[in-house]
Amino acid sequence: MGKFQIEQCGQIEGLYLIQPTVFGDNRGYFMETYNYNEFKELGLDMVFVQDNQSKSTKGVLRGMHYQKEHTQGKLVRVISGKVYDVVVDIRKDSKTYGQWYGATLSAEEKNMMYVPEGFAHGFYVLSDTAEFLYKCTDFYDPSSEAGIMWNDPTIRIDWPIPEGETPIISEKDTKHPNFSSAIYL
Ligand SMILES: Cc1cn([C@H]2C[C@H](O)[C@@H](COP(=O)(O)OP(=O)(O)O[C@H]3O[C@@H](C)C(=O)[C@@H](O)[C@H]3O)O2)c(=O)[nH]c1=O
Repeated sequence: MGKFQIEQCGQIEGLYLIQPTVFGDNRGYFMETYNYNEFKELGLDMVFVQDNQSKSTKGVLRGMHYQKEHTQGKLVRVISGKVYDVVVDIRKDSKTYGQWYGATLSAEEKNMMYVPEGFAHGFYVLSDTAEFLYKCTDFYDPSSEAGIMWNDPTIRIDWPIPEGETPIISEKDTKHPNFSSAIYL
């Protein structure tokens, strides 16, 4: 019995929710959050070369990001707070091309998502603050940074944004093209 339970997200091939085994005792808890061999056994044979961490306040939306070259697979999780994590399948030859998938990730649940290469990724912060941690299979490459608008009219992501509120986004994230003119992977 491995230390990670994985479940494919809907029909989307290669996209997984991962639940680590948590060992609790009178001191607190311990868990492995990544293990090369265990992941390989589960069919997730990848090498991570960069770890990222960000902190955001409630109502922040970061996304929908991808790199045109040096595409990144990402193992994402939340170490404080709660977010709604979203991906869009932009793999040209995928059966689920153009479809989005969302899941709530939280520090309390300790759940993670593995987002393979070929997806645009973003998240919306549900808690007062959220710290987001992720491992990437390729390096950050500013020259191939790309994105799709978070509220793209074709993809129609159902973000859990309260009625009448507008998410807090970076200037860069106001300027992404729509899905119809994005560069697909
Ligand atoms: C992503 C990234 C940014 N930076 C720098 C560039 C910039 O000055 C500052 C903030 O960058 P951004 O505004 O792009 O950060 P952010 O909007 O948090 O970008 C991230 O969003 C999530 C949803 C993802 O999926 C990530 O891959 C990444 O695109 O950090 C790096 O040095 N290395 C990196 O890997």
